[in-house]
Amino acid sequence: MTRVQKLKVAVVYFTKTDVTGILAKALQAGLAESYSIEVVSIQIQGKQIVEGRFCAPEVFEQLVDCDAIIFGSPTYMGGVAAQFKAFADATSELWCKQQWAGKVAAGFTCGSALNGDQTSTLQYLVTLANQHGMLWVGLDLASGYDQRELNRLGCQLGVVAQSSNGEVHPSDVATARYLGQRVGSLLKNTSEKA
Ligand SMILES: Cc1cc2nc3c(=O)[nH]c(=O)nc-3n(C[C@H](O)[C@H](O)[C@H](O)COP(=O)(O)O)c2cc1C
Repeated sequence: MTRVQKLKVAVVYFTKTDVTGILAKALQAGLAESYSIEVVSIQIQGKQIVEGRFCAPEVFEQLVDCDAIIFGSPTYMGGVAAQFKAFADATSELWCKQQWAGKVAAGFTCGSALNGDQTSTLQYLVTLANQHGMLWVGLDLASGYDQRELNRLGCQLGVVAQSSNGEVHPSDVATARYLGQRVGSLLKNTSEKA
């Protein structure tokens, strides 16, 4: 009997107070709805950063093996958190050989303000993905016109959430789940056509 190999999707994120962590879990749940997807969850830990450098070669070994990578970070001062940036900087070793080229990419972030420049964080993630030759997937959700009330904050680059007390708005959680579903079905459809 032929065993069909699952598609692998990694969700790589940093979180301090777990709002990004809640979004990551929702995304993973959306991905897992596609039976053909194996989800790899990678939480960046402060202790993996030594003298400002992200040192965890095993993480990169896992990521090279994935078909898609979804990046997540809280918005800190209008950009990714330093811990996520340390991880991103360490990917320069893979960049030289474009080892992630052709993989699907997507992203998510949160902030404590309704408009706390979360879009800048996603724009950085888009740039990071494109430096690696990856294919970015955003949201096909028209804010205000979606009957499920997804994407309440109106960003189509990826998932933007807002929380000032650690609780995450149900629409933001559902939007993260939706992005997971979207990436999952895109990968599944592409692999079935190949
Ligand atoms: C150093 C620092 C900078 C921050 N900068 C911003 C910001 O620019 N915009 C914003 O909306 N929230 C900002 N916040 C709030 C965090 O983005 C928010 O608390 C987020 O939910 C934290 O994510 P986490 O729970 O995944 O750690 C900042 C928080 C810290 C600690």
